[in-house]
This record gives sequence, structure tokens and C-alpha cells, in this order.
Amino acid sequence: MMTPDPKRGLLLINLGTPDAPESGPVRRYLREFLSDARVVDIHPVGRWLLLNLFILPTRPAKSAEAYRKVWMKEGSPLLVYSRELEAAVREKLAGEYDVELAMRYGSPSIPDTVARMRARGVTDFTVLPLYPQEATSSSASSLARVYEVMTEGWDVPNVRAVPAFHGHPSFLDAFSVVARPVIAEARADHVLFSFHGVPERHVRKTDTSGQHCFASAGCCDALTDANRHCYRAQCFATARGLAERLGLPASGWTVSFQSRLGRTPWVKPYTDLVLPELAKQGVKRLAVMCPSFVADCLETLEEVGLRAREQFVEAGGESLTLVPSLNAHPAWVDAVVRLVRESDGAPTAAASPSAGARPEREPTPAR
Ligand SMILES: C=CC1=C(C)c2cc3[nH]c(cc4nc(cc5[nH]c(cc1n2)c(C)c5CCC(=O)O)C(CCC(=O)O)=C4C)c(C)c3C=C
Ligand SMILES: [Fe+2]
Ligand SMILES: [Fe+2]
Repeated sequence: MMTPDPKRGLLLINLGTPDAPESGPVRRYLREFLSDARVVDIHPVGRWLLLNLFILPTRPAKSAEAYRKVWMKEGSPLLVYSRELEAAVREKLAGEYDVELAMRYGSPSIPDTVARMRARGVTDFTVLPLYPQEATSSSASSLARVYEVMTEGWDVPNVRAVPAFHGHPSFLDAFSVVARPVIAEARADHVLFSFHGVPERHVRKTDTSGQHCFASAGCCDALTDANRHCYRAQCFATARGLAERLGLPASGWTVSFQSRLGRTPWVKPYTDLVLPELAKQGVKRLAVMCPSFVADCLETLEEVGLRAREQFVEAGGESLTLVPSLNAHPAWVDAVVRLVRESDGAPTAAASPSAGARPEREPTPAR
């Protein structure tokens, strides 16, 4: 008996965003997001109390105000840019993959999107979490939800995940193509790579040796077997790859971590402490890249593009230029196609090795 041909689907996943920049929709979004045990990894009772007594009474109104400053006429920037990417990738992969975007929180939801794709006959899923570096709170949470949804019934489809692409040449090349003219136009005298932070505790939990993370000041200076799943080490690897492509001297760039929440220590150094420090050191025209985001969103446009700029200028800097994210840039669309085809074992035009989570061969100097 013949086995029917599989029908391939590509599921692009990003984090999610509120439906509107108002307190109610933002509260719904934050409730779903911060109820996730992979995001707030404390006892469920503590999480409920933290959420309902401290976060939800005040944060939605404050965050909604921030969203309003960057909201586009078509909607939330994260959704608008992710949709543009979805459309461009769909066009490139027409006839090969049925392509859809889903969001980990909010809409379009993972269950609704998977149901639509399965109704169209998709039997083999390739899942691409749109986060370059692996974090339990982003990529693992997204994949866990996908697997949960896919295995709800008895007819479980094939599911394959594209690995994190923090060091993939196509990702790094695409970001460099976007950044180079912006940095030149701004006549930047320094580049700050500002990544989304995570609690230090999360990073420590990924250290399977139990002895590597934070045991030395330079624990993230190279990717090795011990820290291959360390989010912070992967961020540093991305920064080194970008600095090299952009031809930046060792003194011309810095790494920092933004968007921290709560009082526990998050991975350091913190962006809001690094900015005045750079101004004090004499940096005048700063370019900021946010390479943990592949689409512009609240955290890039408002936190960096508006708030960090104000902070840097107040501290004595002349200008802060936010380098746009990859959004639906043609180089990024091509990179996504390559990531997908490589992970599915299909030949690509000029095969380049996936640097995914592989240890680097030659560690670069400590920073
Ligand atoms: C890049 C990957 C991301 C990781 C890792 C991540 C971890 C993480 N985030 C929070 C708390 C918040 N993040 C918020 C917004 C937000 N976060 C990411 C990505 C990662 N988060 C994106 C793309 C966005 C923007 C969404 C948008 O709508 O534009 C927010 C909401 C905004 C706010 O109120 O500040 C919160 C809250 C935690 C606690 C965490 C790891 C533990
Ligand atoms: Fe976040
Ligand atoms: Fe580390």
C-alpha cells in the first residue's frame, strides 16, 4: 500500500502582544504571559500573589501608555512586522510549505493556527521559534506549547523544531546588512548590543554541569559544551559575530541586557546602567542594536528608541540611534528560508554550516 505524500507546514512563532494599547487588553496579555511557569518560575501560589497583588493592579496602565507611543495604524509593531515576514516567507516557500504565524501569548494563538493548518491537511510541521538565542522563557515555552497542542489528539503529526540561530551566518549577515548603513549614517562612535535580559536563575538552571555559569567573570566569553544552552553566552556569541562582520574594533562595542522585571538579579550588565557609563567615557554618537529581537516591538521602539535615547542624551551623549530590527528585510526573509530548508535537510543554494548551538572553535578575547 502507498503512503500518502506528507504535506509540510511551517509554523513561525513569536512571543505575542496585546490586541490594543489599552489597560484591559494589556492586562489580559500580561496575565497569560506572566502566569507561565517558564517565565515566572516560582511556586504557583507565589506567582498568583505576585501577579494579582503587585503586577496586574498597576503595570497594565503603565505599559498601555508605553504601547500607545509606538502603536502603528495597522496595530502592534510586533504583530505588524511578524505578519510582513510571514507573507514574504509564504511567497518564497509557495508550493513547498503551508506557512503561518502564531503567537505564544494572545493571538493568533498556537491552538487556532495549528487547527487551521491541520484542517488544510498539513501532516509534517517545521516550527521556527523567532528568537535567535534560546531561553526557557521564550523558545522553550513556545516549543512546549506547540508540543502540548500537537499531542492533544490521537493522530499526532510529525514536528521538527529549527534550532536557535544565534550564530548562524545567514542571521548575522542579515543583521549586518541592516545595521551597516544606519551606523554609517549616524556616524556612530560606539555600538551597543542590547539584548533582552532574563533572571540569572534561569541561566543557572541551563548549566547542566552545575559549575560553569557565573563561576568566573568570563563564563560567557565562549560557547563550550558546558554553556551551550546558556542564553547569556549565546547573546555574547551573537555580539561577537556581528562586531566581526561590522568591522568594529574591540573598544568599539559593548554588550548589555535590557527589560528586567522585579527585584531578583537579572543577567548583567544592565542597559540602563551602561548608557550613562558610556556617556561618561566620552561616547557621543551611540548606535544601539537589539539582536535578541527579529522584529521591532515595544522593547526596541519604546524602551531603546525613546527611553534609552533620552537617558543617554541626559547623561551627556549627543545622539542615540536605534538600528531597526530585521522585520521583513529581504536578507532576513532569505535567511529564514535557508534556516528552514537546512533544518529539514533540503539542499540550499550555497550550503553554509549552521552555527546554531554548536561550540565555537576559536574563543574570541574576553570582554
Ligand atoms: C527575546 C526574547 C524574550 C525573552 C527571553 C523574554 C523574557 C522575559 N520577558 C519578561 C517580561 C516582559 N517582556 C515583555 C515584552 C516582550 N518580551 C519580548 C521577548 C522576550 N522576553 C518581546 C518581543 C516583548 C515585546 C512584546 C510587544 O508587545 O511588543 C513584557 C510586556 C511589556 C511590559 O509590560 O513591559 C513583559 C512584562 C520576563 C519576566 C522574561 C523572562 C523571565
Ligand atoms: Fe520579555
Ligand atoms: Fe555564563
